[in-house]
Amino acid sequence: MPIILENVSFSYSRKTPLETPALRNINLRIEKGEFVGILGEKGAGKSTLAKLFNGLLKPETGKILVDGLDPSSKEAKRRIGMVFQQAADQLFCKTVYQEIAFGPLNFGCSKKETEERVYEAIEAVSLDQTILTRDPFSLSGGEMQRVALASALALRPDYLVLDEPITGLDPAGKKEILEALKKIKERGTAVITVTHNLKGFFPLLETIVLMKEGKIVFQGSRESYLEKGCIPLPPIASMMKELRARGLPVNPAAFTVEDALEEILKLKSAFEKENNGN
Ligand SMILES: Nc1ncnc2c1ncn2[C@@H]1O[C@H](COP(=O)(O)OP(=O)(O)OP(=O)(O)O)[C@@H](O)[C@H]1O
Repeated sequence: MPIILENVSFSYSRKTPLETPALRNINLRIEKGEFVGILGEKGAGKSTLAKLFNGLLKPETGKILVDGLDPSSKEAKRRIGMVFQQAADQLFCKTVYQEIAFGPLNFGCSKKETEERVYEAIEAVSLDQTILTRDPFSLSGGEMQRVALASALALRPDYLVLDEPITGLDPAGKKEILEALKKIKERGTAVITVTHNLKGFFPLLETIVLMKEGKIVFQGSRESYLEKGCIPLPPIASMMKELRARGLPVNPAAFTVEDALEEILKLKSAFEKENNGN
């Protein structure tokens, strides 16, 4: 079953002079196993939407169901793992083992079952077992983020909701997280991520939700996002769009370096043929 949002609206500081509408009339359906990117400018409502998925915020109007359950129920919270941008804020135990074991123990798993889940989770994010005895605060940014991911995975969630999971990491840290997420999605967990980093995430996204001023202005496949010329675009797709605008017949749906190279080489060979013919 999916996550369903029907006519959801949300305002901060409701019924006060500081009332700020953040989401207006959101309708959205996220299927199990999807890789979804929530895109949009600053203040568009992306983080607010992410916080509604697991009951951190409650809709002012409308309805949210997680596999048919209220998002603030205990079972829905188990099904939706959340990881925020600042992983350090989510970590609070003395060792990485305790950190990852916290969720399963809290949900009533036995010591043996918890241990199995801890090992399964660190394997899913490609961390070595030697990390388990370390203090989480002695880790690099990328390692901390993977421990936060592993902690969420130890509950064997069906959906993983991430808010800017690679912002602030160095290139190696970004690569580690992106690889871990690819593996997690391949195992059948839906990954729903708020991101500005299209260079890193775009190749992984299957579905895109584009937000503007608290509303969803596009939702659909990556291909239709590119066809419709939505913005923001990843750098390569931006370049292809610019080349087309200048009259070069390149494919606007190309967004990887390899595809762009192929398109440009095609142009080169067509140009050479034309020149040889003259
Ligand atoms: N705690 C809060 N109290 C009051 N207003 C808030 C709060 N958090 C967000 N807002 C406002 O709600 C609106 C949506 O914010 P939100 O953080 O969801 O946007 P966003 O798309 O995630 O932006 P960013 O990319 O900057 O994180 C904005 O107008 C923002 O100023």
